[in-house]
Amino acid sequence: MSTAAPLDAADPLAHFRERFVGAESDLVYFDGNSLGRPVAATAGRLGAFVRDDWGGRLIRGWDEQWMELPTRLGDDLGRICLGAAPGQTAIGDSTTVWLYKLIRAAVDHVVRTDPARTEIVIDTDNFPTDRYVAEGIAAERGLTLRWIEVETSAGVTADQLREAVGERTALVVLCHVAYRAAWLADAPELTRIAHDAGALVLWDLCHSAGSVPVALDGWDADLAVGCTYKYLNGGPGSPAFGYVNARLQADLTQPIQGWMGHADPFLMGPGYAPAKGMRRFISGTPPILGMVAMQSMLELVEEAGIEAIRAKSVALTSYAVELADTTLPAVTLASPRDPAQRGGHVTLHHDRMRAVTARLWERDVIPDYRDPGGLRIGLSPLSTSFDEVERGLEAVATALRETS
Ligand SMILES: Cc1ncc(COP(=O)(O)O)c(C=O)c1O
Ligand SMILES: Nc1ccccc1C(=O)C[C@H](N)C(=O)O
Repeated sequence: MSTAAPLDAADPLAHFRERFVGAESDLVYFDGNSLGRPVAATAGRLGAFVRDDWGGRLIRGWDEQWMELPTRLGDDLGRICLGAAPGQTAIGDSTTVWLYKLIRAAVDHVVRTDPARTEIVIDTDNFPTDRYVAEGIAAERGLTLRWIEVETSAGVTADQLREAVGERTALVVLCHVAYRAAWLADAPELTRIAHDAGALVLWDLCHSAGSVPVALDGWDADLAVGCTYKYLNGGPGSPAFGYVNARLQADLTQPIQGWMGHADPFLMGPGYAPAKGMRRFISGTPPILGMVAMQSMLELVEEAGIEAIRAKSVALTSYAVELADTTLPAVTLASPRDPAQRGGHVTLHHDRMRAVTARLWERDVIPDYRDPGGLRIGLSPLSTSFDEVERGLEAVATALRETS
């Protein structure tokens, strides 16, 4: 007998599912944490953009609305998902490029004021691009990386961070939700520890934006980055966001000083002078077309409310854990059991999960696989039903049996 049906019947957000493309099919989608489904309204919105905004307004569109879109949409994202007051968030570039710009800006500023601060603290299980960018900047600026060793099923604890930071720390780079295990960091506490040591902190919010409530201003975070193609459903390669706390903006010099971050881009003058506020962190022409789809999702997130989305996310991941416990005895949970310490996905470990994932994809059950042995079940709260979780985990049990 289905245990999902009563959960779907009682779910106050269940009706949002029909507002996504493909939700009516039998496909089980467990990868909204890599690429969210399109919102149904997006097709019409893209068509209208091509016809009316781009096709109708042509170059006038820049003056009329596109120049301001990166910061206007950034403010919307800040209000709806990030706990960020206006003027601190902008959209554009990729997460990787934002990481480069903000890490460089931060370490250059700290080293200018205190040359003894020559270390960037980062954990071994941080997302590859974060580690690679930090490594490159350390080489470029003659800095050292101080690594916090983290198990692939865990995240950075307060004690570990306390031990790693000190008088030499310039910047701490952390993920709010770990991409492998979904470990949810205690962001206010870790931010406080970094600040007590005199360091700045940058939060990567890729796996939390749109799924787990974030309070950047409340945490007193310094910097943050994140992508919009996961829980913000902006589409493949949609532009990322960057956040710089207002108290720091005037002190930071970003390394890719292009004309769109200039105080007066159309002056086209001989030298660079940064714009005031968040605008100075923009480099080149903003990817306007790439910002269309995420607007549909931001409207849904605002309508549902991020706290209600988190409540459903906790219910979905708890249900997946319960089903794994009862129906998959050979599998171990690689994510925290306590939902308060878990983000929006669940990772199940078994040595055969790579083969299991390949078999599931052939059957229209789409999780993803992350080494070592992790089947990642991403549960995008507004587009995933409990029934989908139940059918998906039944398919995992079958695939595990078949691959034995
Ligand atoms: C935590 C984290 N940081 C960064 C990225 C990727 O950055 P980019 O969008 O630049 O590929 C991802 C996912 O792709 C991620 O999960
Ligand atoms: N951007 C992508 C492009 C292709 C395939 C996956 C991704 C992901 O986003 C992976 C994700 N960041 C992860 O946590 O593994």
